[in-house]
Amino acid sequence: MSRAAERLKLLINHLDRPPAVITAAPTSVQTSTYNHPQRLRYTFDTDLLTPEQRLSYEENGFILIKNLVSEEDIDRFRKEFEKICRQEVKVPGLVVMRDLVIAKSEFVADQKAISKLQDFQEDPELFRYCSLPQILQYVECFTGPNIMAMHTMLINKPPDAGKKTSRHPMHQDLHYFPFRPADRIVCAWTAMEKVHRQNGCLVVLPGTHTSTLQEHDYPDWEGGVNKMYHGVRNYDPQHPRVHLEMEKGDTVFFHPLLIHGSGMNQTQGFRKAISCHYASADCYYIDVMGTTQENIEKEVKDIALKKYDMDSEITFKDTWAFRGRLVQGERTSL
Ligand SMILES: CC(C)CC(=O)SCCNC(=O)CCNC(=O)[C@H](O)C(C)(C)COP(=O)(O)OP(=O)(O)OC[C@H]1O[C@@H](n2cnc3c(N)ncnc32)[C@H](O)[C@@H]1OP(=O)(O)O
Ligand SMILES: Nc1ncnc2c1ncn2[C@@H]1O[C@H](COP(=O)(O)OP(=O)(O)OP(=O)(O)O)[C@@H](O)[C@H]1O
Ligand SMILES: O=C(O)CCC(=O)C(=O)O
Ligand SMILES: [Fe+2]
Ligand SMILES: [Mg+2]
Repeated sequence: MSRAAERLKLLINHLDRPPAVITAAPTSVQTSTYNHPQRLRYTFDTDLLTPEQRLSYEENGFILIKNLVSEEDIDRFRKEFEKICRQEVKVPGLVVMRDLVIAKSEFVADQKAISKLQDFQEDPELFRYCSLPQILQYVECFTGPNIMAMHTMLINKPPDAGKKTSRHPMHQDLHYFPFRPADRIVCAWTAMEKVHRQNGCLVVLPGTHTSTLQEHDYPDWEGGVNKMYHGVRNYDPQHPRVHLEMEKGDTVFFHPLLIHGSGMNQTQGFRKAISCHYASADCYYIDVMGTTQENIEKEVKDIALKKYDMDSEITFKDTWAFRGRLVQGERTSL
């Protein structure tokens, strides 16, 4: 047994909790390439994570790696974002979101009006983020070797206009995804500048990744809620929270069932982050009919019908299969 494996065994024996339940998955999804002790359900041993880091992800559902993306790379992403805002480049399939307050006002939209870009997989410069080797090395610990980049975002959280619409309600990202298993999906989220409580850093509820997918809906907020910003319906404000304050280049990897959100941006600056949701290419699509995800499926379909100008045959699954891009290994299923 290697030193790391020995250390891991020791640490596991000191945990005062029952072993995690291993959920059954189709055999195609079980990855036997790595050392995968039965008690560790969420991570693989690729010789990258220390035993402590693995156990921390197993218990908390997230892991923060400091200084993972270089200043140069982040400055390049920022420049590309600004070009997109100035409409100097046109990116097929890109979704440009404006904050509710701006979208519904007379305010003449300039580049500062953009609160989020989604689906930048056709922009080579931004998509470079999703293929950074140091990110993929970590991603592999959660997904295994065949890796798809399924969902991309650059979030430009605006200064709050006074209605608290810059908040992102507490949610589980899995609500948006019609593929499984959840444990083979991970989000990488990199701070493009210092993020802290004042400008609306991520807020996570540690350990909630061990729960199931909850019902989501629009929270009942006085100032309104941005399109598709669903929140966990019975959000418990008493659950212990962690505010993830991060420096430029720091990256958090988190499980798609981890309940998280972000607070109001109370500064005058735009808080920027870039992120990608990865999944094992061995994952499989599910039909969400009759599940709690039916409400989001309907909203996505309505928007996709307009965006792609296609007939009503488009499925929730199709909207994901179009956008997914292989970044490592083989495109086996998704
Ligand atoms: C894990 C991950 C997926 C979690 C998340 O990211 S949760 C958030 C997911 N968000 C999304 O997928 C993006 C959703 N947004 C979009 O697709 C777009 O921004 C749209 C809402 C369709 C707006 O597109 P756009 O090209 O700006 O179209 P229009 O200017 O013609 O606006 C169409 C109608 O939408 C309204 N609108 C635009 N932005 C927002 C907003 N932020 N909140 C609420 N309503 C909004 C706009 O006022 C207009 O409404 P009407 O004038 O038709 O009543
Ligand atoms: N009723 C609610 N339902 C769902 N999510 C909520 C609700 N109220 C607050 N949140 C979420 O809780 C998180 C923290 O929000 P908020 O900015 O209010 O507090 P904070 O940043 O933790 O504390 P403070 O602003 O006092 O420093 C955000 O993700 C926010 O969207
Ligand atoms: O950057 C943020 O505010 C978090 C966004 C988020 O959690 C999401 O879009 O799923
Ligand atoms: Fe999220
Ligand atoms: Mg706050």
